[in-house]
Amino acid sequence: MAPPASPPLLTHACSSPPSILCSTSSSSSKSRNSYKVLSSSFTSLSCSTPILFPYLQLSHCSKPPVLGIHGKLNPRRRFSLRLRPRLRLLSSRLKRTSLRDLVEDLGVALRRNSRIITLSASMSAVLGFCFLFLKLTAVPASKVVPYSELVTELQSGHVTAVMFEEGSRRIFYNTRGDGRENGETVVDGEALAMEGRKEKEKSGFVLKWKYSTRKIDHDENYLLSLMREKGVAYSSAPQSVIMTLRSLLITVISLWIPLTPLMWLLYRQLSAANGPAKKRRPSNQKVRFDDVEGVDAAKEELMEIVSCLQGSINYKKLGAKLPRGVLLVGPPGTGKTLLARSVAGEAGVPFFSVSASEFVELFVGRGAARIRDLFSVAKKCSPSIVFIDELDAVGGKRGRSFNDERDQTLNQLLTEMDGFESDTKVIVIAATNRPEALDPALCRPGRFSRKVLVGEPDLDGRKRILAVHLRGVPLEENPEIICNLVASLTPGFVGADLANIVNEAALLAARRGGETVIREDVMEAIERAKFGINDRQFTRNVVRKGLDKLFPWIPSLIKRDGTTEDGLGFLGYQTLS
Ligand SMILES: Nc1ncnc2c1ncn2[C@@H]1O[C@H](COP(=O)(O)OP(=O)(O)OP(=O)(O)O)[C@@H](O)[C@H]1O
Repeated sequence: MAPPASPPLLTHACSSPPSILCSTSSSSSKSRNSYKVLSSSFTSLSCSTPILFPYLQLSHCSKPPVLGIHGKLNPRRRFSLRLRPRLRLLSSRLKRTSLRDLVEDLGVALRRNSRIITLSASMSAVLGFCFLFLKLTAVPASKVVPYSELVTELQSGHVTAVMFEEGSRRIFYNTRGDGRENGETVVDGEALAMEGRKEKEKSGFVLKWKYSTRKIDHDENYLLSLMREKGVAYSSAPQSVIMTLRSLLITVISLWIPLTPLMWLLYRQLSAANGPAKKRRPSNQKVRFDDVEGVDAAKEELMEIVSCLQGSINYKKLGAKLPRGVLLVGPPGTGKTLLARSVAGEAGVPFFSVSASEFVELFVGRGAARIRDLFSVAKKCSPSIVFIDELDAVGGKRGRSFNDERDQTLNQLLTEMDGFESDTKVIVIAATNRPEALDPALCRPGRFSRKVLVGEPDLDGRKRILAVHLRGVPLEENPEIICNLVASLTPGFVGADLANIVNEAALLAARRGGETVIREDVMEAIERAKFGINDRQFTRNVVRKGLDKLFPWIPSLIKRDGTTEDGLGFLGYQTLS
């Protein structure tokens, strides 16, 4: 017999690397075909320069290579648990961590989660106690039989004693043959009790009644007459206290276990609303009027309120009242929130800032309770300012939907704003982008009587807003020149957009590794703000440049006006001009 040929060494004679055919098709026939091509191409390879595929390990492999996912060649993977390196890693980790560290970590974790641990421990204790109680009071249950069997046994005279359980429909009974299995003749309840005692010795419990069945309505008279006729001893007894407790416990547990997730959700909702972490605390604002620019009219209106709060305008002398609410209306990003903050910062009073969506709750009455809570704290800290952002979330017209909770929240807000006494210095500032969606009751005099429009800034406004945001940014050029340049290029931009441009320019400069922000950074930031990131403008020039690179012979065919020698456009279309 010829000796077996040694497996061919995988070599390659061509200058280019061997192309491995991949089959991405899921069809088995296709992958089988590609597998054939692969194996044939691999076996037929023979060349002078060997190219070894260490990752394939094919040179010593007599078996065909295995196709993996996407038809790529994979090494044949041997299943191994790699236990040795894993154990080595585990032992090295165990060596690094000392027992003391472990104990300390455990202590920290216990301290951190003390509430959860206490709760789980008490829950486990209660459940354990219930389980123990059920286990201790468990008695072997009587065999449940149909009612007809009781009647048959009575008629045949086998029944020795019957007991009616009070307060339930159950009937227990014993029959004459019950004791015969043990070689005794049990003829009555007492004998059966004796047998029960024996069983107790065996199992620890007394089985007093062997059979039980459910009573059938309106059949009691027949049953009683049958028992009297056959001379059967019958009685009635209340359910034992332990059994009553047992059934009560089982009912409670079987009800509460499915209800626990719901109760947990409810608890979380309520605790989120009432928890001490959520208690309102005023914040001290550092924003000043100097930080808000381009909204002069709105600023003036609010400055007056600040003067009233500080007492520099004696409005009471002329019988005037402090406005209770100021509604800031305007497009997004124009600085409404910033203005409200600056009012608090200037007046130096506690500032309570909330978003109206915080009052949107799942449970009816929770949103109203939160409003009540907020205003009671604000009144305690008076003089103070309450700022409600996005007022339309709760201040929408009432009766438009079936959302009773939202209507109740709004009613509470209206009541709270009415309830300020004339000398309570609590001012409610609200902001909205959709004043038309608000309930008319909110905007009536006495509530949000003052409506301040915070509009888009004009050229001068944009310059001043830019100056505010460029304050802390190192610029290569004069900030004024940059402000003028950017403001002229950004008509329709609001304060938030301008703040974003400045920030983007600084980020671009940082990416470049520059020390200062240069004009190019600012221009690119404007481009990004206007057209988005990487949004290249496909102008005619850009297209032409791209085509020039790809097809250098095209320009010779195209005239300056973009038409070809034969009057066609450079892509072969006839131009209409
Ligand atoms: N007039 C402005 N002067 C200076 N900075 C401004 C001005 N307007 C907006 N900004 C900048 O834009 C950011 C966002 O503004 P703000 O949150 O006050 O807008 P808004 O009108 O309340 O928007 P929204 O209606 O979406 O809540 C501010 O933190 C500030 O940096």
